[in-house]
Amino acid sequence: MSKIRIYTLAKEVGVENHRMLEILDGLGVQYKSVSSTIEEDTVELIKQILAEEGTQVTGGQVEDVSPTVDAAEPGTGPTSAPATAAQPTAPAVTAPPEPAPGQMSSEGRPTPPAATATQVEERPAATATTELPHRAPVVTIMGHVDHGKTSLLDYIRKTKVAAKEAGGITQHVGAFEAQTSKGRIVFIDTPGHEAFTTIRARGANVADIAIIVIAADDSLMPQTREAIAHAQAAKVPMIVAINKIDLAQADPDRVKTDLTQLNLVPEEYGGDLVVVPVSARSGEGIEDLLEYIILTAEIEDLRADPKGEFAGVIIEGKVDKQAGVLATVMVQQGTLNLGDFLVVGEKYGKVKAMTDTNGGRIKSAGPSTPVQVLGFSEVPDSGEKVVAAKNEHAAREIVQARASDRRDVENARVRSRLTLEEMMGSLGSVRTVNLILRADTQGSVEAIQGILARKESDDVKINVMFAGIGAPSEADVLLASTAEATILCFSVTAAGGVKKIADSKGVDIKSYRIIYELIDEVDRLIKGTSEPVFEEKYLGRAEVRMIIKHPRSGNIAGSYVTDGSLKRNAKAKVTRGKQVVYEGTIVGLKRFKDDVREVQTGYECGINVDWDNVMEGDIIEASEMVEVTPA
Ligand SMILES: Nc1nc2c(ncn2[C@@H]2O[C@H](COP(=O)(O)OP(=O)(O)OP(=O)(O)O)[C@@H](O)[C@H]2O)c(=O)[nH]1
Repeated sequence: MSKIRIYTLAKEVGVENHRMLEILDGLGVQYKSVSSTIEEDTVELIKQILAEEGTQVTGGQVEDVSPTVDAAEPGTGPTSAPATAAQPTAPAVTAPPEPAPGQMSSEGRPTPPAATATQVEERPAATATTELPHRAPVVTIMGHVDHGKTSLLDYIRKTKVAAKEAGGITQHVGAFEAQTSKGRIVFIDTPGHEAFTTIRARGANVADIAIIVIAADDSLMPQTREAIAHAQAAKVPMIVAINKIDLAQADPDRVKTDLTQLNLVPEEYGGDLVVVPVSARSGEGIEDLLEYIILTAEIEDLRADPKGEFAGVIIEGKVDKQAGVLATVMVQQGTLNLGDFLVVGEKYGKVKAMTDTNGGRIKSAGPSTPVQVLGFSEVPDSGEKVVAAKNEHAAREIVQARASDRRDVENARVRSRLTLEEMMGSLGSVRTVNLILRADTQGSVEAIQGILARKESDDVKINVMFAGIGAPSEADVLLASTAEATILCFSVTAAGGVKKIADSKGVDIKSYRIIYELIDEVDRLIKGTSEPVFEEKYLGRAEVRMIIKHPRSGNIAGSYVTDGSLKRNAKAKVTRGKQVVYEGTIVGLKRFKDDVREVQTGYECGINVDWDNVMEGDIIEASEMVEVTPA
């Protein structure tokens, strides 16, 4: 025997890939992923270790995994790896990727107040993980518009979702479960990263694996980069699916090369990024993609306790004309049962009916199961966390406690932020610019904070009082009004109600879609003006000495510049005697037959002010608007 791939050996000896990696780590053997090859000597060592473990633990069997545990989630048990011969790239999937270049580090940026810092995503705490049963991976598909996210999901749904039960209603519920020969995979199918970010923005992290779809004929596009940034920020392993490989103009190699520029190196180039070429049209490569998902899940060692305390996340909520409020809940931990009381935010409800994503009625749902729940009184928002309560009384108590906590936090936030320095910053020698920052994604928040940090100087302190994801809230306005802060929004806008309150309190909410326009506003705030101030600056004047009729441009004033200079595009004021008879713009300026930009004192010129009534003897005065910098 010569070299062997790690996952092949794992399969041969019947242990999970992650266990194999543990052993290799213990031996100090270097590898990139489970598809890396290992030497024969190492193989012998591993077999010895496993044999010893076997005698100690299970009396001679080379197996360290309880089969009953894996039976709960077949897909995440010992798995056969994708057939190597058919693989253009080998499966990898290991540690969460490092941030790409360009993503801001946490150093050196203004620190948002602790109580109001941007939320940190979290999963329900799991206990004694290795004892717990495996759970199916939850996958989200992201990518640039038209690169084939929907088509890919449709193909998987069409081929991998069991036929719906008779009488079941198929409808879009934001998630579906695919059955593959290697196990169950749950796909979130709400549109792209919107769902992903809103869910993360609320502090929950529902996806275990992100598939980044990149069209082979288009390569990396802005939303691809965004999607990658989201996955990296969430520290979720990524698999790249190069789609549309059926097209003649498909160039998967270009995609791979482009990825390396983001520091994402495909396995075949020596990195550890899994890249799978697929076609959502022909289905080519999709089996491979699913196998890589299972393999990634296995390495991630996803587990949850079906008997533990229930925890879930809202994937989608809506009002159905007949049924009422319906919400898709992803069970993350524990088991959700018919009749359970659920608390979401400051609302609660009782599970009156539950259907699986196939429309079939169910009575209970374990970890990694998306279920549609009937029983909420109001539509919960996607990303909201769901907990269970023993009974209605307990549910109401949780809600009341949360409402009172929220009020305390809001009050504390306002009080604690109102230090003298923050309120009176401009009176000291160091001026403080108070800002509340709102943006669409964590990535944007961090990028803006990074730029703002570099704007600080000895004279000006930028105090980001709060930085958050999503539209500004009423509480932000309250904070801004008491601390005289400006609310700056990037790619989010305030709701009408919030705007009204801001107007009534004299708080400026400014929204931008381009980061640098937002930064320009900060520059203005640093200079001490909320709006750019322009001043009219006199340039010069000319005397009209004759009128030249021009077939296309109308009347041209043949003039003599008596003072200063005249410039094309400058403002023009025509006076006759003491009266201003016209105000407009110098649209044309000529010296003889040539168009010129400027004419100085003592020269003759032809002036076109785009007005035919100019007369001999008129005075044309030129001026321009210039931005003034406050002293
Ligand atoms: N030839 C070919 N066309 C594809 C493939 N996948 C998707 N398309 C086509 O590409 C177009 C866009 O596909 P969608 O699945 O709607 O792309 P999307 O990423 O979901 O787009 P948005 O939802 O608009 O963001 C459609 O016309 C699809 O038919 C593929 O593998 N091969």
